[in-house]
Amino acid sequence: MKQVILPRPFKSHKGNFGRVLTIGGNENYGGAILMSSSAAVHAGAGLVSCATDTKNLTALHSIVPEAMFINYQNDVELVNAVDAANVLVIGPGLGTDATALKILQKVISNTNTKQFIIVDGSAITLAAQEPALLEILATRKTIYTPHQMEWQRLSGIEISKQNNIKNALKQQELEATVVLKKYHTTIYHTDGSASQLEVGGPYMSTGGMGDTLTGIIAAFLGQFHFKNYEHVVDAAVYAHSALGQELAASKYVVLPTDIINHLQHFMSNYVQSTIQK
Ligand SMILES: NC(=O)C1=CN([C@@H]2O[C@H](COP(=O)(O)OP(=O)(O)OC[C@H]3O[C@@H](n4cnc5c(N)ncnc54)[C@H](OP(=O)(O)O)[C@@H]3O)[C@@H](O)[C@H]2O)[C@@H](O)CC1
Ligand SMILES: Nc1ncnc2c1ncn2[C@@H]1O[C@H](COP(=O)(O)OP(=O)(O)O)[C@@H](O)[C@H]1O
Ligand SMILES: [Mg+2]
Repeated sequence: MKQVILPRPFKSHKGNFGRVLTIGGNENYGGAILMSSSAAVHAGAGLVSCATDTKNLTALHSIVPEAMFINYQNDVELVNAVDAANVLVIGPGLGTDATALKILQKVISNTNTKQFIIVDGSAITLAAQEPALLEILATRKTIYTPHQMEWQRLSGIEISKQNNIKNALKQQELEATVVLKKYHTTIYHTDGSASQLEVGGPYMSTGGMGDTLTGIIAAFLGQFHFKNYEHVVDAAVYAHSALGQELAASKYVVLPTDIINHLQHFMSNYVQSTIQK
């Protein structure tokens, strides 16, 4: 992470730090996409747009006024927003009904190979049943972020049988990065290597914690440009849990919004401590 979170160049503007589009949040799960969008803003994404249900418009503008709103049921608005983005997050709170599937298909079929696509939550559950979508995603810079049940749906490997060898085999078939979230999350990279997280703990087991992670990954990919983008994914996953662990020193549970509210300080401290060394 030390090598990834860098001081910002003076000659820069918001367009240099990522155009992130978050897609999800149905009538019932608006919070999920709001947390993803807010995490992206607080982790430094230059521009964030949120494609969601119209019911979430007021909440979005009051909780994260930095983000722009897109009506995800308006095909023209949605496709234009996908076109303009360089990092996409799809899935937090999207739901798994026919509307959600239609939005997922519309988004994935309009992506290009330059974009990063973070596929989470409901989008993983839906894509697991749609070979045509998995095929497109295999040609993109895709990062799946499943919890163990979502990974069971996507990989066909039962939770009790999930291990590094089986997981890596399936991940290689998907031709994508897989962040398998659990106590000590494992990240399977496209080159066949894997990294194991050694920070974070059960004080992070609150609904919305994974939704928040998607926004951090998106912001990191949008602003930190490395040849091997999977180092950036590793750093984002590490930052999320390292910050959780730091906050847990004085909190019994760490909420997704606690993580969001401390991201700016955490990243600043990291840059300061790296510069001083
Ligand atoms: N505020 C909001 O708007 C929020 C909205 N959200 C949105 O909701 C949508 C559905 O996502 P989801 O994760 O809640 O449901 P689903 O995919 O059915 O998985 C749950 C099932 O899997 C099982 N399970 C086994 N192992 C597991 C593990 N390691 N981690 C987790 N679960 C595990 C688990 O077993 P059990 O709990 O019964 O033991 C249960 O049977 C998605 O779009 C998400 O973004 C949420 O983020 C919450 C905040
Ligand atoms: N016991 C735990 N130890 C470490 N991290 C945890 C633990 N429980 C949950 N987390 C973290 O919280 C997040 C949960 O993700 P997810 O289940 O997708 O949440 P949600 O969909 O509710 O946002 C993951 O980043 C996971 O690593
Ligand atoms: Mg989740």
